[in-house]
Amino acid sequence: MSTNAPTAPIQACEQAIGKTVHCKDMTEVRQHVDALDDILVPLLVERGGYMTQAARIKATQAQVRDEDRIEFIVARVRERAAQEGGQPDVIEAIYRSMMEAYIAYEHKEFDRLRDNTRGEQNV
Ligand SMILES: O=C(O)C(=O)C[C@]1(C(=O)O)C=C[C@@H](O)C=C1
Repeated sequence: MSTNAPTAPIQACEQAIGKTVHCKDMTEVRQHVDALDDILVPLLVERGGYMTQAARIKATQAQVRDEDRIEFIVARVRERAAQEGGQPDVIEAIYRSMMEAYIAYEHKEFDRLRDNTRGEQNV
């Protein structure tokens, strides 16, 4: 390693909270929020695709909700939020709400994938 290599400050710069820019008005705030939503929504759609995969792989509707996995994810994303300089409680609330929506979707996908009467494409 070079003797001039920077060390500690890099970690702080890479935190997500450090990427938030100072805004002069609400128009600017909302432009940034819209731009981030354009990144978030495709990722959420992609995540939703794995609910379809899970619905195909799981054997029963009772397996759709998995409390141990939910608590594992919550603990993990709380830790990630803290690492990024965010608010673990906010991220936990978002994730719990999001996972409830995905669980409802996974239940629907479970039924859809086993309903051969509609002629829809399965996955
Ligand atoms: O990991 C699973 O078993 C999933 O079906 C995915 C997922 C999630 O949203 O991440 C959804 C439902 C389960 O309760 C747990 C987690």
